[in-house]
Amino acid sequence: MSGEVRAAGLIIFRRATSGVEYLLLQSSRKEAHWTPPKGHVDPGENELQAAFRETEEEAGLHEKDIGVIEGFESVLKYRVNNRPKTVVYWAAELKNTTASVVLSDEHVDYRWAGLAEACALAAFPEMVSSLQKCDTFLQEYLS
Ligand SMILES: Nc1ncnc2c1ncn2[C@@H]1O[C@H](COP(=O)(O)OP(=O)(O)OP(=O)(O)OP(=O)(O)OC[C@H]2O[C@@H](n3cnc4c(N)ncnc43)[C@H](O)[C@@H]2O)[C@@H](O)[C@H]1O
Repeated sequence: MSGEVRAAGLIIFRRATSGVEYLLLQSSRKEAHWTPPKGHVDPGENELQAAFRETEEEAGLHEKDIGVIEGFESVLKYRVNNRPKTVVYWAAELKNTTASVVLSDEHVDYRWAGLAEACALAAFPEMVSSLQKCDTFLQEYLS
């Protein structure tokens, strides 16, 4: 049996007047699904390094523009091409509010979305659950 695929990403949020907004990217693949920035862990790097690298590659946001929030981590498990895939997400705040999202050719669109819209876009139950848990955590953290 093939091994597990490891990936990592950041649930990036910003504070808006209407509340917390989450960054979601729409894949340029045929199914055009929406996820936070994330991607495969390369040989020699750890999950957090992969999450920062993928965020810069996919959204143009550098590590210095964002701050990982201690205390929140969410692990998703699903199957892709019949191989188990694990994606670990951390929550990270956009600190540099002048930084712009710049997409690579892996994505066709992005959205800063409140929780309800983010969950509707994310669609996959585990991703929805991660966003909801993150939002609950941030309500306490930001109060
Ligand atoms: N848009 C693009 N066009 C062309 N090449 C691209 C590409 N994006 C990445 N690549 C290439 O693919 C390789 C890996 O890219 P990476 O960028 O390193 O990895 P990834 O985001 O984890 O890839 P992917 O988009 O396939 O993952 P996801 O799990 O969301 O999706 C994999 C499958 O799982 C499904 N899925 C996603 N989230 C799920 C969930 N929570 N539950 C169940 N299924 C889910 C998706 O619908 C999809 O069918 C690289 O070679 C890269 O160049």
